Amino acid sequence: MTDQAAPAEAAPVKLETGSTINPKRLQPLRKLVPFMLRYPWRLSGTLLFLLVSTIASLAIPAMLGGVIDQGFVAQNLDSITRYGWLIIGIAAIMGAASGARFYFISSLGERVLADLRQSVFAHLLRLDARFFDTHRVGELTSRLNGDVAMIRGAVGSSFSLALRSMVTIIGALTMMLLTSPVLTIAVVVAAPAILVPVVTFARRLRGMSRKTQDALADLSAMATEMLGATRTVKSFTQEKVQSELYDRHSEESYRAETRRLFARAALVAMVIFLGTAALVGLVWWGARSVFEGSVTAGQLAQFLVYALMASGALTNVSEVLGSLQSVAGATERLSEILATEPAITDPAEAKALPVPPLGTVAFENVSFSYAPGGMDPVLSELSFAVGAGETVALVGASGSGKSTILSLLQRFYDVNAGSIRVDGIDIRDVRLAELRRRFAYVEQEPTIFAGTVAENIRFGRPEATDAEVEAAARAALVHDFVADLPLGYRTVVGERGVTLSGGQKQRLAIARAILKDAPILLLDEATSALDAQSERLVQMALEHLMQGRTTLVIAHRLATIRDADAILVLDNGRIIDQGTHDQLVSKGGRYAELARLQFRLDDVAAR
Ligand SMILES: Nc1ncnc2c1ncn2[C@@H]1O[C@H](COP(=O)(O)OP(=O)(O)OP(=O)(O)O)[C@@H](O)[C@H]1O
Repeated sequence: MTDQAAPAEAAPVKLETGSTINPKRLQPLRKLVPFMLRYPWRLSGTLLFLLVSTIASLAIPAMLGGVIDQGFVAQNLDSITRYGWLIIGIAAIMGAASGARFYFISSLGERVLADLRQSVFAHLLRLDARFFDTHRVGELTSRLNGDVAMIRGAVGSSFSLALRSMVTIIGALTMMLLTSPVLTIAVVVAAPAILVPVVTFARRLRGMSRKTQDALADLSAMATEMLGATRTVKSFTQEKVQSELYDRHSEESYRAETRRLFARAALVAMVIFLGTAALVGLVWWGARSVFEGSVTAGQLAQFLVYALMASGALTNVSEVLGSLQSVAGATERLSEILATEPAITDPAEAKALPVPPLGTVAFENVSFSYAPGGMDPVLSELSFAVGAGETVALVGASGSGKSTILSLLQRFYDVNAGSIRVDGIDIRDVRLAELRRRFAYVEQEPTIFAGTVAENIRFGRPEATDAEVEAAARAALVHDFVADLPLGYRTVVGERGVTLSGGQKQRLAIARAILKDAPILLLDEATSALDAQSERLVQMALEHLMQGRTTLVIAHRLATIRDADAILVLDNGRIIDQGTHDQLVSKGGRYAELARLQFRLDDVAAR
């Protein structure tokens, strides 16, 4: 195929509001079509009622022409009565069809919105850790809310209005042509005389409107930042300076807005003047045609109404196409998410993990890098094995790769080389859900969800009974504390609920892990110091949790280290030493130094 044979690029269509509509930029809207096609009834209802209501609205001016010619001019009251009834009948059809169209399109919009929101959310949750490493959560939630809401507006109103206006324009122009071809040509030739100045002016207005919006965004960004840091502002006694700065921004925004308002007022004046002048011209031209006998008075009246309908619809289309363009942007962003495939998926042919579980873990020559292509390896040829029921502690300086080991084990990322086995099976051969069911993960800073205490404990096992929840809470030593809360296990915690202390959060997370009852425990001990009482409670809760389970723990507590069957000392993604605490201490070297710094050995020795 030669270049010339390629389809020519559609030229941008310029519209009277001054926006430049490039049809290519509206293409992403096509992605919404499959969502709409899922509901063929609502879609066909919308199209049917759209057609009926538009045809009915186009019929009324023709009736009006009849009333004038056959009623007023012919002085025939019967004819006026007949037309009157006809118009009432058409109005009834138009009303019913418009109502039905509104209902069908709005409910279709809501349906598409809900489906889209649900599929984007479900899809986001399926995406792998690497995706979340490279996308800001704020941006994703704004897509989920803002972009989806924008699309709702499109399907529910903009789409409908654009469609209705386009059908109206075609219908009204056809009726104009049928009524008087000469007057129609006159209108089409004269239209640019009004459109060109309005378009030029409106485009300038649009530029100004963007400026005022930017000024407003600056203002609100500044307010958000300062109000979020009132303590810092007060502490540095910056109240006056900052409010003066705010005033300056605010004044700028005010001035930009006034300039825009002035221009808008001028535009309105221009539109009113040019529009009325054009109408007068049209009436004059029309009246001449009536006197000449080329059209009747009724036809002129009917023509004028069609011309008004067409110009109204043209204005609507231009406005709506502008907003559809931003909707196309929103659709594109959402379809990007939907098109992103998770890199970590279930194997095509999954192997089953042994039942009952053994609880063994083995890393064999594992190398891993967060960067693409194995650059800057975080783990290098790492090998170790954890036997059933053993506790292995991972220690090492910050950034040595301890958390990465726990992430790889849960297959949040895939290794670059080597393999990881759980119960003797390579984790890449196991279904993700089955693999992850084998682990109970207690994070360093556990996530407490906005919900009740019971819901938080049940997170990994929603079907657990109240008695099981309570038993887990007792084992994690949170029961007494929960019992003192105003609504017990039904007390709402987390965001906008009761605030929990660090130790309480950890024990709640331990209760959650106990209830999950997984054979392998992955523990990232908190580094933040708890008070002695809280620390003791957490320690006891952990002992309950670790009983009979294989445990891999990123250790920050001396007690954990002492009780571990083996300690792996990591440095720069390699195991530089391993053994029990006593063995490693007596050896001296890196571990002894690390232990002294990290586990407050001196404190303990001094006690
Ligand atoms: N999601 C990520 N994307 C890119 N690099 C990461 C990511 N997570 C960790 N790293 C890098 O990998 C290295 C190892 O990090 P890791 O969190 O495993 O260390 P750590 O030993 O657990 O440290 P800490 O004790 O401070 O938690 C660090 O250099 C860190 O910057």
